[in-house]
Amino acid sequence: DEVIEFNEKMWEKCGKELRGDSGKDVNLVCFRSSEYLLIQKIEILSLRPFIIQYHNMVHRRLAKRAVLEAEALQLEQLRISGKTETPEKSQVRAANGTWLIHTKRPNFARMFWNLQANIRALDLSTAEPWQILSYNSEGYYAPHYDFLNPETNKVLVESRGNRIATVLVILQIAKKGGTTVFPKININIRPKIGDVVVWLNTLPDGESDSQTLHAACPIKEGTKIGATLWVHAKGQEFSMPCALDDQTYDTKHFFA
Ligand SMILES: O=C(O)CCC(=O)C(=O)O
Ligand SMILES: [Fe+2]
Repeated sequence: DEVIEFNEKMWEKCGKELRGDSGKDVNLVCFRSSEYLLIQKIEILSLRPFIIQYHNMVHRRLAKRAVLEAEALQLEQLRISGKTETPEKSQVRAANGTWLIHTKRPNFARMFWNLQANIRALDLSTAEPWQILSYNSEGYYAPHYDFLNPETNKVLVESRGNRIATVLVILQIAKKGGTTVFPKININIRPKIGDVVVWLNTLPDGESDSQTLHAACPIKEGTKIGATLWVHAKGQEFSMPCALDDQTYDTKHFFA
């Protein structure tokens, strides 16, 4: 959750629609889920780092119910920085948020189990609690990496491994702004309600992937609400083995 290299230039890509590899050398992939007989549209946005967007994975109605549940929780103002004095100028994050145990509330629990049933590549029980974030007008999440610094998070990283993957569920979208941008690899995603974006933060050797720098772009109008699961490395060895080249993961279980 480290923030680095913050500069205004990084926001320049927020206004654009940038789609990474998708539409170039990688095509949209569709498959029919055998469990629910739903057409699931899956979009690979980047191969290295691996970024995948599951369209409409969470039913709209469930997303709306989860929003109500989130609003009933006390969302404290999250400004984890301490780097600047005024909230307006926080270099890190101007959003309200809270942690929530995976299955503590019925709709978040339902969402958790749906995600687990659909994303076989990850054992979501290894994730930290839900991190619910609500961004009002002018809110944002400055460019950062999700992987932890092993020096400052020794106990967590040694026992559970680093944050190998991020699972971001979009529960509500801003009217304007609020895209998720990866400035180093020219990807700017404007997901819809119920979309789930997943990416891998670390390389197979456990090293952090510096290309995964990302941010929530400033909200121009409306409120964006997302819920994140930061999935830890220990427990993913069999569902997501390293590929034979040892440089990438075998990601087939993200599709079936
Ligand atoms: O809300 C977003 O678009 C990004 C959230 C994020 O970076 C995170 O939860 O780690
Ligand atoms: Fe993040």
